[in-house]
Amino acid sequence: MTVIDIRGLRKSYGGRAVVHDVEFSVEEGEIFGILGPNGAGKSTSVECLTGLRERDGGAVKVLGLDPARDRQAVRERVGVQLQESRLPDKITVAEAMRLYSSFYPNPVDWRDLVDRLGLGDKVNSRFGKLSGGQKQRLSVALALVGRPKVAVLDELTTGLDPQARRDTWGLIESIRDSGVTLLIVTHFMDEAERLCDRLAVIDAGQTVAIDTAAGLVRRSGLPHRIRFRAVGEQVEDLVAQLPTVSGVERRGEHLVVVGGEDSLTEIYEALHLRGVRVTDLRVNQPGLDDAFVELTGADRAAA
Ligand SMILES: Nc1ncnc2c1ncn2[C@@H]1O[C@H](COP(=O)(O)OP(=O)(O)OP(=O)(O)O)[C@@H](O)[C@H]1O
Repeated sequence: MTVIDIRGLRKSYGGRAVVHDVEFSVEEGEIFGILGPNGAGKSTSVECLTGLRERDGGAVKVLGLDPARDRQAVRERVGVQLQESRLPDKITVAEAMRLYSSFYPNPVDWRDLVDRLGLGDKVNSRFGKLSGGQKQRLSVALALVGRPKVAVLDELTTGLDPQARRDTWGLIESIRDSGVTLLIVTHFMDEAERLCDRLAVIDAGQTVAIDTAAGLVRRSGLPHRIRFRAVGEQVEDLVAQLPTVSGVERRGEHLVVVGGEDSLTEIYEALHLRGVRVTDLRVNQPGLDDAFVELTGADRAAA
């Protein structure tokens, strides 16, 4: 079942179009990621789909509802953790949880939730005294207290230390396992790769690609570099003739090959058939960060 469906989303601020063709759809039970450079329009898109901002155009459906028309119903069903927490410093964890619980018709037991999020011993602490990681976890708790079917988490792990980030990833997976569909905005490629079933890449106000992390890397068409030692006659020519190999260079006893994702298998099989041993093998394959730069032209913009 499709729980979020966005087509041709448009939004301008003061006559400047910052979102002009965002589209993606999210299926029930997915962890769906949104990637994009700063200012690409990710938060604006997310705010339009949660009913926090009014769109100028396009079609948006969340759980079959239109957030512009059915604002209250969307708010009751969609948990939102926004980039910056807007809680006053003096409010305690318990007070914040009680306040947010009162916004929803059927909230979960907030004490259980706070325990699950590792904040059980912080219920009487003031927001201003919590660490960055604790504030993040509280904002996730606030997004989940209304028993949402969909949770939207914007830059969930920004500012967290590596261990806290990993703990948060585990938490997100357990939230998904409890039946919540998750939409995550992130700048972290490792987070996107590890957590997200699929990703939309948004650049300059439009969706430029939707795929799995591996699919985005594949479609970027970036070369794989394979370096190895292979001693034997005509090894170089043999490797150069393989279908997916686009370049071969000899460096002493080593060959450096540029090719596609199947080149390694082709090289290995071809040389093995001729009894040539491949040793000292190193493979440098493109990652999601390379694909991201290629898809968004972030390298061209910086040049
Ligand atoms: N309320 C606003 N009024 C005017 N311009 C805005 C407003 N909110 C955002 N913008 C502008 O719209 C553009 C898109 O902003 P948005 O926050 O949606 O991008 P983003 O992809 O989430 O960026 P980041 O990764 O930096 O959070 C930016 O140029 C931003 O300056």
